[in-house]
Order: sequence, then C-alpha cells, then structure tokens
Amino acid sequence: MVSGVDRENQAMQRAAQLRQELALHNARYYVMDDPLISDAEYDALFAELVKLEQEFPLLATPDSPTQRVGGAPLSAFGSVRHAVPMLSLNNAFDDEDIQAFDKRVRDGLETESPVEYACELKLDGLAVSLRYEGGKFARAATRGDGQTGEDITANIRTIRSIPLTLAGPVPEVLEVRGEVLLFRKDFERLNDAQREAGEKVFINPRNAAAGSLRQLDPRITARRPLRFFAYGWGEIRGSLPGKEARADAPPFDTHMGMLDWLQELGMPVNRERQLVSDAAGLLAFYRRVEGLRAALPYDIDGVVYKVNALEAQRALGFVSRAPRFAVAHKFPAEEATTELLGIEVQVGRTGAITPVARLKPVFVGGVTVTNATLHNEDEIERKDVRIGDTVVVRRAGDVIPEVVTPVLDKRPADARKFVMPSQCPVCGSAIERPEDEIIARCTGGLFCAAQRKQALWHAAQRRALDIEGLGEKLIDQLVERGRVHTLADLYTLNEEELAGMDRMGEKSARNLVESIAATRTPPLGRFLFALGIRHVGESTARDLARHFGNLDAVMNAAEAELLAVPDVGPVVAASIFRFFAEPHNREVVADLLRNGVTPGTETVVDRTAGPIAGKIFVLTGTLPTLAREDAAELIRAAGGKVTGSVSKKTHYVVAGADAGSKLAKAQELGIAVLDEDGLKALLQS
Ligand SMILES: NC(=O)c1ccc[n+]([C@@H]2O[C@H](COP(=O)([O-])OP(=O)(O)OC[C@H]3O[C@@H](n4cnc5c(N)ncnc54)[C@H](O)[C@@H]3O)[C@@H](O)[C@H]2O)c1
Ligand SMILES: [Zn+2]
Repeated sequence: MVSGVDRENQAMQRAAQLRQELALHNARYYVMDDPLISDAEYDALFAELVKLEQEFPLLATPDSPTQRVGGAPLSAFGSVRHAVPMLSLNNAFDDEDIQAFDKRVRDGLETESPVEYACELKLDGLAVSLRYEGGKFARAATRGDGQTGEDITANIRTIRSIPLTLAGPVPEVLEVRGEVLLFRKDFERLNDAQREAGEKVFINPRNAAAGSLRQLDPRITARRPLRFFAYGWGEIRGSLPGKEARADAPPFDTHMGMLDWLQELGMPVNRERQLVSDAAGLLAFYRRVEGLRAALPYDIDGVVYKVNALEAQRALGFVSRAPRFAVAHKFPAEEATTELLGIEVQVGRTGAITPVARLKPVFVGGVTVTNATLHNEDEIERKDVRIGDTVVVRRAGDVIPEVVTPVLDKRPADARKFVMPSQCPVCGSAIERPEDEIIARCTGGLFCAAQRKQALWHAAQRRALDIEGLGEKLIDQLVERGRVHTLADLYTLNEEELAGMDRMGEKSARNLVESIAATRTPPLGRFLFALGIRHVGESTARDLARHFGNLDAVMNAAEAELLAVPDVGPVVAASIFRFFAEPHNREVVADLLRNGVTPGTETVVDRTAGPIAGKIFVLTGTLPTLAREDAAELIRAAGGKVTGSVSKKTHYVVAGADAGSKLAKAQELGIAVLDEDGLKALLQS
C-alpha cells in the first residue's frame, strides 16, 4: 500500500516535472511561435497539473503555470505595461462543464433566474491591445505575461482593417482588445513562400499570425495579410461625450452593446455573435457554430460565453488568470501531433496513386485517426515529410485527415525519405508519372482491380459500348464477387448467374445478356473510347479509328505515327502508346476478341487531301434531313473540323432552319454559307 506521504511526494515530483515541461512549451509557443506539441497535448499536461494542485493545494505555488498568463515578453521589443491586465480564459470541454459554469455564475450573482450571455467565436490567433488617444491610434501591445506586453505599434499599423482614427466621439483613452489572426488561405500561401525561400514553415495559422506580428521589421509584417477582430476593451479614461456614463467605465452597460458600439466606431467585430438567456442557449450556440466551423475562412478553437451585463461581470470578478464571468467552450482539437510510421500508396478508381500516411493512432477532430492523405509525391517533397517524423495531423470537419507538416525539431536521425514504388500494389502494373503531371498512375487500366469498376462503368456508358441495363450497382456486385475482372469477362456472363445477383430478376437478366450480346460489333471509334485510355475522349477515339482504320494498326502505332492524327499532341500520343505497351492491357483486348467482340474497321481517308481537308465548319439551325451530329460526322470523316462559334477563322457556316446569330455573324464576316444540299455537294466534289 502506498502511504499518504508517499503519494504526496510522488505528486510533488510529478508537479515539478509538469511545471518544467509546461514552462518549456510556453516558451516555444508564446515566445518563439514554434510549438513542439499540439494544443491538445499541452491542454492535457495543463489539466493534469491543475488536478494535482487541487488535490494537494500546497503544491500550487504562485509561479505555477496554472496561475499565470502567457509567456515573458521578448526584450527586443519595447515593453508596455497594461493598465488593465490582459487575462486568459478558463476552459470548458463538455456540456456538464457548461451547466457548472452557469450554476457558478448564478450562485455568484445570488440569483435563480436565467442569466443573459453574450456568445462569440473563440478566434485562434493572438490577443492584442490597441490604444486610442483622442480617437487616434496611439499604441499597440501583445498580451505578454498579462501584466506587460511587447510594443508592436509599428506592426499593427500595417494591418489595413484596423482604423487609425475612430469614427465618432470617443473617451480620451480607449483601449480596444481583440485577436489578430491569419486566414487559412493566406497561411497556406505564406508557407508556400516560406518553403520557396528555404525558410522555416509555420505549424498553423495561429503561430504564423503570432510570428508575423512579432517581427522586429514591420516591413515583413506588412507583407503578411493579418486580420483583426475586436472582442473587448481595456483601459477607458474620460467619459463619452453626450453619453451619461461613469468616468473610467465603458460607456455601455452590456458586453454586446459595447461590441456594437466598437463596430460603429469602425473596428472589425466578428458577426457571429449572439445573445442567449441560459445554459441551454449556450449549448445551442455551440452546436450551431460547430456546424459552421469548417466553412469559416479562419480557425477557431471554440466559442466564448460572457455574462452580458457589465454590472454582473464586475460583481463576479476574476480569479488569478481568468475572469469568473466568462468561459471558453473548446471544440475538439483539429490538429494533433503523432508519429509517421510509414507511407503506403493507394490506387484510386482512375488509377491515380495517392500516398497515404500510416500514423500512430491519434485522437483528432473528435475521432481516432490512423491514416492521413499526403496527396502526391510533390507534396511530400515540398513539405519534406519523412518516415519516422513527428507530424502535425489535421482533421477539420468531415474532411479527410491530412499531414500538415513535420516537426523538424523532433526528426530522428534515421528518418527516411519516401520513394514512389515502381509497381501498382493492387495489380503489379507499372506506375508512371508523365513529366508534366503531378499525379502518378497505375498503367494497369482495365486489368487493375482498383480501377475495374470505374473502367467497366466507363465502357458500359451510352457513348461507349452502350450496354443497356448494366448499372453501377450491378457492376459493384460483379467486381466485388470476383466474377468480372476485366471488360472481357462481361461477354462470358450467363442468364442464370445474373439472375442470382441482388435486385436482378430473370427477365432483367435475360435482357442484359441480350444487350451485352448486341454490343459485340461496335464501331472502332467507340471500342477505342470504351477502353478508357487516358486523354482519349470520344472524338479522339473517332479520329484514331479513321486515321488507322483497324484495331491492330492503332495498337501497334509508334508514338510518331500517333502524332500524325489530327488534334493528337505529345501528351495524348504518349498516353495511347503507354496504354498499349502495357502487356495487361493487350491481354484484355485479346480476351475481348476471343470472347467474340469484333470492332469494325473504317476506310482510311486521306484527310490531308480533298476539298474539305483542314477546313473549319460551324453548324447552325435545323437541317432538312441530316441531324446536326451526323452532318458533323460527315465533315470530320472528310477531314474537316467542326467548331462551335463563328470567327474569322471559320471557312463555312452550314445553316438550316431557324439559324440565329451565328448566321448573322457569318454574313457580317463574309463567310461562305451553305445549306444541306450545298454541304453534300461540297463533300462529293
Ligand atoms: N502547443 C503548445 O505547446 C502550447 C503552449 C502554450 C499554450 N498553448 C495553447 O494555448 C492555450 C492557452 O492559451 P491562452 O492562455 O492564450 O488561453 P486561450 O487561448 O485558451 O484563451 C484566451 C485567449 O482567447 C483569445 N480569444 C479568442 N476569441 C476570444 C473572444 N471572443 N473573447 C475573449 N478572448 C478570446 C484571446 O486571445 C485570449 O487571450 C492552451 O489551451 C493551449 O491550447 C499551446
Ligand atoms: Zn493497378
């Protein structure tokens, strides 16, 4: 059994250790703007110390971090003594904490009736105090240790949304307090620039805002798009002209009234603020903002509730580091640090290879996360993430968790760089990354299980093989049951097994077998399109068919030959060539042929000769016998081009009934206008 004395000794040791750790983290966070651990981890250490000090009150020394605010001001800045201290806020994490807060407030005010609260966002930036004298901006300071802050007047002047002159009559001295922050987009841009310049990146927008504001050179601050929102005030001296207020007190009697007034004076005040009348109202506000959080352009780490009546605030007063009349209701942290155990790659439905971080399980954004996306190879390189690193993981709202950045100070000596594998982990085909692209892909195409569903769906669609009755749900089943591996397997399905699938009757099974059979002789262009070759859309597939005439010729074409096809550039040619160079894809085509699929052939037209070759057509209005798409086909088949709008480059406009502005434009530009007969004559000439 452990004696009471032993326990107290243990507690004392642990408390000393916690204080030392917290002091280190305070310095990293408040002074260097470069924390080593996440806020959630810091909060856990802090809470542990609070608990020990509550159990053993003798441990609560006045220099304990639990009794103090922030960190010491940097001596490089001039110091500013706060006439009214800048405090922190007590934290609440769950509904019970809020009920307890409301009860403490009502007990403190000796009232049974509901208390009115002003609710605000808890902006995740850093607190500053702006001093106006005679309505003019005079000085600005950081919170520092709460009593003394750093003089950041020159830096604050660079923030455009902060007025240098207040709009309206104000007391002689008015200190406005609020949060300086960086929008997420601006943060990302800033980090990109930091990386490019080989400078250290910031862990999150809060630290970036703090680092930007606490610059010894205000020209650097000026280049950072910092923002400001006011949520309070400090010293007030002199009364407000025309308003019967007590001197040295705010010229309003509620918190919300004061905020509205600050806004009228030209101070930015966050619009997401609301009055509620009891604990239930507080919780409803919390829920509402929770839903809003992901859509806000800046980070918040919770909401703040303040007793609205200033008289009641005064009655409740302060504890050492925070007011009794306010509380911060924290959201689950969106960021946490953990260890990056490994990087694996995932294959998407289009063959895109995504590197995924395998993480030591970590609780973030309200769930335990073990995987996070790393997007692509460049991103890993850019962020310099290595296996073995301690990394910051972010999970905001329902967004897929992502690795934000490594914590460089914690990099172990044996951290390894990621190397993109050369083979697809699903099908073993080559992984390739075209030079001008960010995304690496599996070249397995139809053969790759990861891409199968997408590939089948693509092949079945109207514009490809047009397999009626083969829907997405059925494709999922066929692939998941291992019955269909490639497009070729579709042609081996029989009625009986199809009838056995979910939501399939005998009749629909029979119909499907028939409709599959009906697609056994596709035109070559549609067949090529159905193969799902990257960059080969419907019209490129048609051009290929026309240029090469038969399947073999397309499959065996060299890259240079492919480049001879109209509108096929280097990217497309390379993609076609790669597709048919992959043995798995050739196998699938061979299987298709073996299973009775015979794509058609086409007469190869020399589209460089003939009267239409290279000519540009625009079709408008309704032709008497030809559908517009058929007319376009005829033109393309003869080597012409069809575009959508009339310009100086247009050679012919083919106009039918009800032709509108295109015809007018053609006449205006003096372009030859043909009717259907005219077109046919031209084609036959
Ligand atoms: N990761 C680390 O190493 C590390 C170290 C130290 C502190 N921290 C983080 O900082 C927190 C403590 O910092 P703190 O003392 O600044 O307290 P806090 O950030 O939890 O709360 C007080 C602050 O909230 C801000 N605030 C935002 N919106 C507000 C509003 N509407 N009304 C009033 N204030 C508002 C103000 O800047 C105020 O100073 C910890 O909980 C931890 O999350 C992290
Ligand atoms: Zn693959």
